[in-house]
Amino acid sequence: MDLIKANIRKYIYFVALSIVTAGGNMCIIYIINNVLKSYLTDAPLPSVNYMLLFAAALSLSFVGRWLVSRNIIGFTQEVLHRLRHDILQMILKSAYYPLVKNKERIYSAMTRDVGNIVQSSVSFVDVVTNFIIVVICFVYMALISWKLLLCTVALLMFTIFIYAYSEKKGHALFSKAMKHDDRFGRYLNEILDGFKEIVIERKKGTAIEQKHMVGALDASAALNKKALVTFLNNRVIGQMAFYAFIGALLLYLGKAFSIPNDVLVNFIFLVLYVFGPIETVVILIPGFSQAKTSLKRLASLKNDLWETDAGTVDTHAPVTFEKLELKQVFYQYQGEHGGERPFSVGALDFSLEAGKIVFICGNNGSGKTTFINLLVGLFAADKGTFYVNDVKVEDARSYSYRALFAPVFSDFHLFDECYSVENVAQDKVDGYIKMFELEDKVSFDGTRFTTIDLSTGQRKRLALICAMLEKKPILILDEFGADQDPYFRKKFYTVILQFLKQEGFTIVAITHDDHYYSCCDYIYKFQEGEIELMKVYGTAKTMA
Ligand SMILES: Nc1ncnc2c1ncn2[C@@H]1O[C@H](COP(=O)(O)OP(=O)(O)OP(=O)(O)O)[C@@H](O)[C@H]1O
Repeated sequence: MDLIKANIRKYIYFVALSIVTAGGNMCIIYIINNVLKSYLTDAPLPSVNYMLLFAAALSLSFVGRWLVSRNIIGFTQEVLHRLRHDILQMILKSAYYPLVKNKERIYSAMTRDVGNIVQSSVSFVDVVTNFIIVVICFVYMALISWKLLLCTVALLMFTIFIYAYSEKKGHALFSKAMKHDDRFGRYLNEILDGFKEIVIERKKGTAIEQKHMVGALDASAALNKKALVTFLNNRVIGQMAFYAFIGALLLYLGKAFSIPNDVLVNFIFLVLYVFGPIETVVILIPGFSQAKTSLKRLASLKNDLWETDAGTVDTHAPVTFEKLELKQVFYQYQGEHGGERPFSVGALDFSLEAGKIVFICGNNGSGKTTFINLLVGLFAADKGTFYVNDVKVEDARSYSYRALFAPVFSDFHLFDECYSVENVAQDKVDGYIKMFELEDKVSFDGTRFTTIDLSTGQRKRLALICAMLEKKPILILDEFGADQDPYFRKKFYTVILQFLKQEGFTIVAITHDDHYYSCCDYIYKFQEGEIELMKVYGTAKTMA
């Protein structure tokens, strides 16, 4: 409905053009009928230049149809563009967790739902155009013989009833098939994501195929077949009913109502003509319910993506960073996992002073990454308070809070361009590249690195360079050393971290490298979601 409201002027224009087209069509029918009547009654043709009239009506119909079609093509592309752009905006402004949770819904929104909506906006104009033609035809038919028109309307009611009944059945089957298609899509993604492993051991692919995909494909094909047969039956029944009606007109109704032959021929000609537009209207109308479902799905997706991040986007990043404190912060994952209570961290207290290097260690699964996600504002804390420079943070997922951090996650993504980096001094980047020992591999051309086709460890080094170039006060490093060779790992802990500190960065790094624990100021340990200060090293110790 929003789509119709927002484009009401365009729809009115399309409808006006449709009336012109329908008018042209009706003129053609009127001329043919008049000429037919003259032939059938041996009456002389009225003294009108029918060739000229016919050409004019044809031109009117052609120009109207051409304009409607051309405008609809433009309009649908506009709608498609706008819907995709809106979804993209939704994604870009979404909070992290809802986005991760709704990834599959986003894919189907971008493809299936957008497609349904665009299709039905075309159908809307088609339905209106054809409906106008049907109404004008009916008026014309009433003028020829209202009795025969009543018979036609009765037949129409009957066929619409059959159509409506089985369309509902057909669409229910289509919806069921869609669920199996979704299941197929999910496992197709699994195959594409894990293709390296599958190439090594093809049995894995075959097992996924046999266990999940063949069944989904079979079920989807069977349901689609059933639905399509239902629709086909509908059309055949509708066509048969109309042909039967024409037979009845010719053989019975004409005589029963004492309709003259020429009137009967004119009427039959109109019935034959109006059948197409009626079929179009009846076939297209059910598509609106699909579009309505898609619109509802988009609205609910929008709601879910905006749910936790609404109104938190601002542009005022703190100018200086002195201190960050978390007090009694608690977070618990949603939903049960294998019947277990969901994992939680906290309630924890943590403080971070500017210019310090803080390590976080702990066993696998103890909560380090969860804590980092909380710290940088990706996860919303259930309880607790954040303070920056002793000022309470109203929303730890606000842009200004998140702008404190430049992270290199353990599952980092290296963009092909340093997008949020501005005014970079070339010699500074060259220096960084040299320090990270990548000078033989890449160079920086002002906005992007010449290549990102590097080894995992090298890509991670580039990701850290990008993070440094962002000039955010706090660098977050999740197991940076894990992908580095022993030589560079040593350099990272003993040289690069100290360099970063001198450059003014504050560093929070998750690490398992116990050899290098002493390269930090503070080391915290995680254990089953609880954090404790393990040791104070270096400058922090001397100050303490
Ligand atoms: N999306 C999730 N939903 C529910 N529970 C989760 C989710 N992700 C992680 N967990 C739970 O949180 C616990 C802590 O995970 P986290 O990634 O924080 O551990 P970690 O200390 O960083 O481990 P590692 O050293 O292996 O990276 C895990 O044991 C897991 O049970």
